[in-house]
Amino acid sequence: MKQAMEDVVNEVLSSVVQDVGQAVDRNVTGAQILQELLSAPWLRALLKIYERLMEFQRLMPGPLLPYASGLSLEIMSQLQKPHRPSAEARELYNLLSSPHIQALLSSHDSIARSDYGPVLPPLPDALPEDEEAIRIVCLVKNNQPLGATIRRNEETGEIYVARVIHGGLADRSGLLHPGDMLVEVNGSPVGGLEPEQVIQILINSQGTILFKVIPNSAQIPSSQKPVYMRAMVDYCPQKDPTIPCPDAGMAFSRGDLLEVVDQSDGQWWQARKLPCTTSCAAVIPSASMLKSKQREQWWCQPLHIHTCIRPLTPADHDDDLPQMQDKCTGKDLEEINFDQAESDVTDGIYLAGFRRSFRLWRRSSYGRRRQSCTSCSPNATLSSPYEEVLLYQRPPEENHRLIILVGASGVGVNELRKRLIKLNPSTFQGPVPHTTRPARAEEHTGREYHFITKELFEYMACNHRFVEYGEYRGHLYGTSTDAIHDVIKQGRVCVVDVEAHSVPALRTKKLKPYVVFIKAPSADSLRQTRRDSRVITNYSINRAFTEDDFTELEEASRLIEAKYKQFFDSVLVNDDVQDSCIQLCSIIQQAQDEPQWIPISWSRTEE
Ligand SMILES: Nc1ncnc2c1ncn2[C@@H]1O[C@H](COP(=O)(O)OP(=O)(O)OP(=O)(O)O)[C@@H](O)[C@H]1O
Repeated sequence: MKQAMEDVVNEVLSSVVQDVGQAVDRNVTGAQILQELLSAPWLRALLKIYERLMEFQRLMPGPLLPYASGLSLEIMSQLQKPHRPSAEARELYNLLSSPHIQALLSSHDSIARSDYGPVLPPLPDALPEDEEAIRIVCLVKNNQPLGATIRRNEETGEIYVARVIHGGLADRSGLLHPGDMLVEVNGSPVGGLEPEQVIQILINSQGTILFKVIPNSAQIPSSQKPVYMRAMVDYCPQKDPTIPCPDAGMAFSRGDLLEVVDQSDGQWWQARKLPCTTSCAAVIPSASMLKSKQREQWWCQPLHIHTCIRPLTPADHDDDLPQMQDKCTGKDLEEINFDQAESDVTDGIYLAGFRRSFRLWRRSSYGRRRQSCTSCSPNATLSSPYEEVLLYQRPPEENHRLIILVGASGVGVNELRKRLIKLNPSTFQGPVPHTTRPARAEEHTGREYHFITKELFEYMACNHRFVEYGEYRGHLYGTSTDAIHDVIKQGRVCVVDVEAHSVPALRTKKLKPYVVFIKAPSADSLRQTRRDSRVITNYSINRAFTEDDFTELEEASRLIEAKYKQFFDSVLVNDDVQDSCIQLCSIIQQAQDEPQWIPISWSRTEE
């Protein structure tokens, strides 16, 4: 019968498909779609399921009687009646009286009567209106922490759930909420105990933990959307005496990306570190909480005088960063024409920004002493501890993002930048620097440098038109933001090489910079890879790297990374120069064409 019914449906379907096929031949509009639909294997599978369901509905087995256990009792009493029961009767009696058969028959009767719910005693009539409901919560402890913190009301001694950690055991149970009052844990009353004593009870509990709680009636359901933040400071819960529960806290360091899942508490947020391996969040201080900690720390520190208002002494800005010293040993030296790049032109395009004096001023302390004061202001240390970010993909019609290369002196920033531009001069370009040095016969303004007067240079410096500037051998040199914009406006990718402390000044909505940190490889690898390399010195000569250079380079690289890593979007270890160049190309391509995290303020309409 079932087979016959299925055949009928299939037959009807086949004939419909046939008819539709004819309609397709006659080019009837929509017939093609209908034919594809009706011939789809899933439709036939669906019909089969339908047939099976119909069959089941028809044969639905019902109970023969709803009182099998009563019947068995009756049989057992009959079996006991004869004085000498037969062996079969005794066997049947033993079978029916066994606990398993009794339980089976009892279950049968419950199912037969569809009697599934527990029978609860009726509520007493005179129940007071304000009676607090007690909730019994049973959690099975595994290796994970419970995922909730508690606090004590100092006046009443009552213990409350302070917070429930997102994704933790308590949160996933959906049964414990902030503000719930704990009455008992595993049968022990907890009112009046210290939180540490309650925690001890929890630690000592094995397997199942039974909580008796009075639910928080004022609980507001939270449906917060996660917010993404970049940490701009380091934080360690174990070193924070104010955190309510250090074990529930999360350590993070500058540059870490945090998914903040709960900001309902003004002091303590909940977050996950990205990329995250666990669904469970942890507690971190809120922005305002961290700010007040920063303020406290700042007041406790010895007074920092602004570099910009200090008289002309060596800058303290990066005093802790070793500089590649001018060590002219007399051996292995190479004479170079002063202020000459190794090769200025490639494919008819001039490589600006590689001249020796321009590069050397940045090594001199005088150059660094004249930095703009933005990076040494106290506000820089007290700036926001978190930076809200979002995933941004550059629309193809928008300007390219500025690419900033940062690295310790001698690590190879210029080498990589030069190789990159030579590789594709129509795509990559550096900004043309400004100088007060007089132009030489073969030089053109706007090509090697923008040659300008000292007055104009100083006017531009006062108006914050330079990203970096300084003096070398009596002449001023600098990179202006206008020169960067000029490259970008031409539709090219502008690649600049600046000192790490200049990065914050370039972080604007207009430039949307992507910062690549060129990191020194290990001293061993430096020894291997820099065997034939030359360092430019303050003299008009190049010399081979020394052992001290490698040590200093490694140390300077480590310090720059530790101090500025919150600004780095990518880190590239400059080991083999060719590999590094390929990696840099792909990093830049991803920066321009793939989604990247940027500060949310760069995406807003107002600057
Ligand atoms: N991966 C590498 N392998 C071998 N040599 C390298 C590598 N990277 C750079 N060099 C060489 O090291 C020397 C210093 O590199 P570069 O001039 O690029 O330094 P820099 O980081 O720009 O520092 P500065 O700005 O102080 O000049 C150059 O001779 C360069 O060719």
